[in-house]
Amino acid sequence: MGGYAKKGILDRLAQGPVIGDGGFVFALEKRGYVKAGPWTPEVNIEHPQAVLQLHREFLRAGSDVMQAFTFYASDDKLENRGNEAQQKYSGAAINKAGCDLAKDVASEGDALVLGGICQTPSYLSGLGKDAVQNEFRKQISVFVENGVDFLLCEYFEHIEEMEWAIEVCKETSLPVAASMCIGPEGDLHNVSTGQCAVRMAKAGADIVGINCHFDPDTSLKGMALMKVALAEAGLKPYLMVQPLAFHTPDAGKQGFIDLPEFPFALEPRICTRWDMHKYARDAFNMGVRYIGGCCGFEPYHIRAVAEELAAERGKVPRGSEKHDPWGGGLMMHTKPWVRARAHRSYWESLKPSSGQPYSAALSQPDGWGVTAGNKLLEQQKEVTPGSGPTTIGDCNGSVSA
Ligand SMILES: N[C@@H](CCSCCCCC(=O)O)C(=O)O
Ligand SMILES: [Zn+2]
Repeated sequence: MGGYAKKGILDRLAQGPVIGDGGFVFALEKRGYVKAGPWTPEVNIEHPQAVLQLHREFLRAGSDVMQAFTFYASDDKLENRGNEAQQKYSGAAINKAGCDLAKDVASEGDALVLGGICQTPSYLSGLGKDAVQNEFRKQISVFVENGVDFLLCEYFEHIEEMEWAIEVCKETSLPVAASMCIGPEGDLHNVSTGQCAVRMAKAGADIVGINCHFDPDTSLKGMALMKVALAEAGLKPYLMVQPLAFHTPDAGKQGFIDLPEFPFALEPRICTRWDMHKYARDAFNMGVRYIGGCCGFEPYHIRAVAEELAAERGKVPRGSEKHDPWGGGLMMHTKPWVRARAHRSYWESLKPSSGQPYSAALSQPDGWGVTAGNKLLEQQKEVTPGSGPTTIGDCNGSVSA
């Protein structure tokens, strides 16, 4: 529309809650378009319709932000441990395609477009600040060329690398959001959760918080620590949180990737839409104003966040056309006992069973305790020796670290 100026992220946060989108790598992996392991977004080029559809589902569910699918799209990651995406398509093309797809769908609603960067193999390999910032700069330049509305540094587990990322983002004039994949125990170099928030804000981030690795409850415990530390430091960035949609009370410091169920047997841990009502309300009451999701978050989870905050936002998402509040649509069911469940008190008080009689309630996380600088994490182009099975029939492959 001529002369129509989309309201920017900071103006929107000043007026009330902004709803993020959900977990692209997990959702597209389940749909057969992203490979677990590398988790890289070459699908933007290989199957753009799949990415468009997922963006559209999140827009319909109430997302105010279309995050370009650029996660793990740094050149070094796209050629790490046998990945051919860099050589086949190039990081620049994958990032640009991600921006184009996000912009296409954002224009179908009043959504903003976000360009995101994340942790790099170069950092884990100890290549140093210049090499790491060079990887970030290549992605950020594509985002600026393609007119994204703001930038996100997400999924960092070392505050040092996060600060380097924010520094590169601040070379632009765009608002910067920053979220660490940490819980209440702090980052992997033992910097406290609160101090990570202070350092993100001092590095220049306008919005700071937590994403991934932990469930809503644990993530909000981390956010509470961030809020206190920021207040003590006299800093007032906006707060953001985008947790997992998996229950992880048994996760250690590294979060869900240390759980034995990661990544292919997390289904019993999936949060219900009703869990997301509680999450959204708790986050809003804590003063968090950017409320979204990460791995495991499907559009119906985001719709629940949007429905819980409908009064604050003055609207319900279009996806609520097919979802009366709190299950009210069940009044149209043929069976009376199902109709009897068409109300809030039933779903809010239900403690759903897992249906897995031989499953433990909790697992014992792996605890390899390795992080940046350890040889096991170093980047390499070659496929990891002793790799797993390469065909369905060959399932006896033994994998070395
Ligand atoms: N914005 C991203 C966040 C992905 S967080 C990825 C967690 C798994 C990473 C790994 O196992 O290396 C997304 O929407 O998928
Ligand atoms: Zn995630």
